[in-house]
Amino acid sequence: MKVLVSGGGTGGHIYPALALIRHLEREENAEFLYIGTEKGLEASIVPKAGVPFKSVHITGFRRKISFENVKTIARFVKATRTAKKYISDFNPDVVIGTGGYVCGPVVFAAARAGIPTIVHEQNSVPGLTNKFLSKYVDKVAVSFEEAAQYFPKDKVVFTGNPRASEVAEHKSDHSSLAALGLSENKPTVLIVGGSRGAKPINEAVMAAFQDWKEESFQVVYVTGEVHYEEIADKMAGVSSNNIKTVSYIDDMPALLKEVHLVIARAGATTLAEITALGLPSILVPSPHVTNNHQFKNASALVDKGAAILLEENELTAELLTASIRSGLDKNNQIKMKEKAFEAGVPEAAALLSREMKALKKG
Ligand SMILES: CC(=O)N[C@H]1[C@@H](OP(=O)(O)OP(=O)(O)OC[C@H]2O[C@@H](n3ccc(=O)[nH]c3=O)[C@H](O)[C@@H]2O)O[C@H](CO)[C@@H](O)[C@@H]1O
Repeated sequence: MKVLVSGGGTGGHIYPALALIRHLEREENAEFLYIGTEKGLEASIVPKAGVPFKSVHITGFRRKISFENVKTIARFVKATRTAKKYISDFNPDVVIGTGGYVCGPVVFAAARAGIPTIVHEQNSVPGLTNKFLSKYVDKVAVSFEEAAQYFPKDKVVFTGNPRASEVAEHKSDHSSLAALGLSENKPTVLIVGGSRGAKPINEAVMAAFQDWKEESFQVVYVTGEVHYEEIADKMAGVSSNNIKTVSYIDDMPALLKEVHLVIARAGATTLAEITALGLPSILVPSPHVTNNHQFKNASALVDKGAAILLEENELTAELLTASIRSGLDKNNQIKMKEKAFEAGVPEAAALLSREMKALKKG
């Protein structure tokens, strides 16, 4: 089977695509082409993963009326033409878009060319691109039941997020904490602000970390690439052997198997990962995303008792430390683990691959 994949901008759209590719590779002799933009994270992550990569130039629409939108329309038309050429050269059996504006022209061009198409929506409230594409594609795969209402009824299928399968199936040698210079026996908290880092979470950690020296827990703190230098400067000279600060984690599935609590934004792919493993979490949704979708993603877990919600505007050092203690509390751990696990969809990759194969045959 020849599969063309498109999606990107941030990790939340890229890792599900790569997880699906790895799953399909194991199932059969498949061939892949990935189309992204030069500027998105996919331009470095995808080639590193050994997947053939091509790019188109496209930007996202602004919600407010602006001249930039006129330029975006022109870019869309040009990117559709470029995508059409890639599609006719590669001749895929099926095309999948995993979100982010890059998949707009790519999936649109494929649908117009009569190739079977599917989009994968990770969030509980869909983004603009997937909503637009849902008119043209054959199927829409959703990861939250709540997302189904926004798409044509006859096209929606529930699959979950394939990154959940990758994380659940990952064979860990339990060496991530040791490689970071941390103990393998202490309660461990991972703090991560999505694939690009989150300033408000970083600020709260900066205000709190000196108080953590006497705590029994240890922390893996991921700042995000763009914030790392500034934070490393601020932390320099403060000795603490129970916090390890890094800019990015390349092998997140391996690390997740060794932590006990995750403090994170409520990006949908992060949530798919932590629920696949039944990991307790404290979620700080970003209020700066389309339709407040991270709050709705988080609520789906918080309402089930699988996670604790911390709103960005109430985030202080004291509350962060208190939430960590509460998240690591034995009884809370047992309850949250069970509920998180119930919300997970570790079979997602197989469900999505089945939909794609059915499209190919149809
Ligand atoms: C600001 C914004 O628009 N964020 C969106 C973006 O978030 P973002 O890209 O941050 O997405 P997620 O939190 O869903 O996923 C992050 C992914 O990056 C990986 N990772 C992260 C940090 C790291 O050091 N190493 C690493 O590998 C995680 O394991 C995960 O696979 O896409 C998500 C999925 O559509 C949306 O829900 C988010 O709202």
